[in-house]
Amino acid sequence: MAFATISHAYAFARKAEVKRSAIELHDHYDYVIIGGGTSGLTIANRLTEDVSKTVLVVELGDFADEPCISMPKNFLNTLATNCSNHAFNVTSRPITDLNGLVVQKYTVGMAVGGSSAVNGMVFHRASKADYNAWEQLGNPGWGWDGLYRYFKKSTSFGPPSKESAKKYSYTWNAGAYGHGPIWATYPPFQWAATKILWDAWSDLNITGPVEHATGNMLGRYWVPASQHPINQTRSYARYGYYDPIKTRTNYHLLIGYKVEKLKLSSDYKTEGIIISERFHPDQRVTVKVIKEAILAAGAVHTPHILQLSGIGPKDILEAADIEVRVDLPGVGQNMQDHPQARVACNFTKDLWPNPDTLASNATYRDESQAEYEDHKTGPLTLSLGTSFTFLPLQTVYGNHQQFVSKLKAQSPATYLSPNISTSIIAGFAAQKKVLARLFAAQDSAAYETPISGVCSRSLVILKPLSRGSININITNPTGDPVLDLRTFSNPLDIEQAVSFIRYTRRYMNTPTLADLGPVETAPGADVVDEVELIKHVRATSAPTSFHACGTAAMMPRHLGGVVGSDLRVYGVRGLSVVDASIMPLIPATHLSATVYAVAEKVCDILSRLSSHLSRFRRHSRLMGHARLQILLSREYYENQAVFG
Ligand SMILES: Cc1cc2nc3c(=O)[nH]c(=O)nc-3n(C[C@H](O)[C@H](O)[C@H](O)COP(=O)(O)OP(=O)(O)OC[C@H]3O[C@@H](n4cnc5c(N)ncnc54)[C@H](O)[C@@H]3O)c2cc1C
Repeated sequence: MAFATISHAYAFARKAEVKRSAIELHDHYDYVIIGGGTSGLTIANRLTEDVSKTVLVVELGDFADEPCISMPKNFLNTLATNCSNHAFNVTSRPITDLNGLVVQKYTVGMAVGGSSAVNGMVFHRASKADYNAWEQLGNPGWGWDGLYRYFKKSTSFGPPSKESAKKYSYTWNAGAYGHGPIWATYPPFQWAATKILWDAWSDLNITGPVEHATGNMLGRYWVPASQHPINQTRSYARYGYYDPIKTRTNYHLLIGYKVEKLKLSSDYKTEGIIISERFHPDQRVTVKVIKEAILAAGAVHTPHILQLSGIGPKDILEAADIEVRVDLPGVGQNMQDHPQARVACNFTKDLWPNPDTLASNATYRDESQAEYEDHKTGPLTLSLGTSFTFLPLQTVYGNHQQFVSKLKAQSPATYLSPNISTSIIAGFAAQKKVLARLFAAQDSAAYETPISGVCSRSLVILKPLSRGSININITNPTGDPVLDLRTFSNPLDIEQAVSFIRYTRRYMNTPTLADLGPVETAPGADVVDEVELIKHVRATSAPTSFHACGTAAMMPRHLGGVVGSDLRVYGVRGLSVVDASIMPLIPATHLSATVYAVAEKVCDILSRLSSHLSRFRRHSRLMGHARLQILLSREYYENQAVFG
């Protein structure tokens, strides 16, 4: 008996091994997921719960086991040094409105777990109003009420220790979380100045909710990290959604392979995917798809794969000599990210320890490392940051009504790329209306700044009006995509940035903050003139918070949408997009929690549709009735139309 159990387990484990060569694959799978990142691993986990479904995930990257991935503090190292092999570093086109800045490394994750393996671990949700905006753009079911249960389903809350909770006055409502794979917690460490930085907001009458994750997220408050509450390591798609279920025999994960493009039949069904080995790109293999190919390659690479497959803006595809299968102008357009304006300053009376201590004092760094290894406490447990202030425009900008009037008066095409399709212009017109409402209201944030123990401030523009794009390089289609961020191409974004600087100065001049003696070094407290501030914004702002999204937007097709609200690509059968590309409007948040929730929701949609179809198929077989077959296909398309 013991022998039987062991040999069974052995066979099981062998079958479930991760695949490193296409030779080990089946000829076909029910579902093929392109990209084993944040959304891809979420979907794969849920789909493989049904043992009758076979699922293949194809991921270009590898497992990321280094401490620079797992240790919370290592965010910046991840970008800079030995972990950079777990990221794509796409170079942008020069950004005209940022004085021609070229982003050399626009980072997105390339690992099992994707960007959730390299991100800053800020685990945050936007306000109800931000998600309701998605619904208002023609996506029934995608408002806050349609998403909240999936936010819960993807997360668990692990309370901090009693001592930490008391020491830092952490607050939370565990009811906003569920029993899901990704942990949210608070670390057992904060920098010394954080309390003063936090209290100074009260001088401006800014307080905050006990818990932000219930849809009311305005004010200043604690934000959990996606971090394990006991071992204080990164909690991400690989650890949460892959590792615990990797032995499922209906689940294959192929790593080190690139999905080059999709194979469509003459009647627009997704028949397969064409893959090649990362380091031997000339050896191509086709894997057949029975039910659905699911694009989860992220907002930079999903539109690239679609365009390489002949699905995208006709003019770009023709210029690149790619056969146009579906003219879908929205693919790769509508790109959004959160730019950051900056105010640099120093504390003349800084407290010890502070982030600079870690950077400059080798003894402190060594002690911190030992403390982390031995006790899982100390500064290395603190990720990018766990407290923030999020405010609506009307709190920050005295002139917000005038701002809204200017936005309404803008002709939608004026600041979009020249020669963009009319459907994209119509889509932006619809977005503008929704955004004008959000800017005028008090329940949606426009401004974000971290409270991270340092004086210098990043001021995040949460509702950018500029739109970028990601397209194939027409002279080298299979090379890196062309990333045109177009940051600040809409002058109202610069106006927001300037108003944010002016408001932040009020914060830096609060009586409470005076205890730390802040001195502004750039642009410098004496720079108050609008023209000078604009110059500063153009010279020093960052175009990204690494929050790429919107490039295969969920919107009606006549508004430049790429997927309907069932996340299926228009004009093709058996093809969905489930990653950050689908967000029609960037929400006022760090994106990962939303990406998990979206992916969880899609699984429900896919399962409902699949069981619907099986029911009809069963009936039609039983009755042998040709008319039912017709009904079956009509039902399928009507569903697409209803959702889309
Ligand atoms: C540096 C950085 C910091 C961030 N900080 C935060 C933060 O603090 N908090 C937060 O909430 N969010 C943050 N984000 C954003 C968030 O992590 C992402 O929006 C989210 O993880 C994106 O998930 P995704 O599924 O869309 O794509 P990803 O998770 O990026 O997954 C895409 C996967 O597809 C793979 N892939 C791409 N092309 C191919 C191909 N052709 N063939 C096979 N595989 C392919 C990639 O290797 C990758 O693994 C950050 C992102 C980055 C990059």
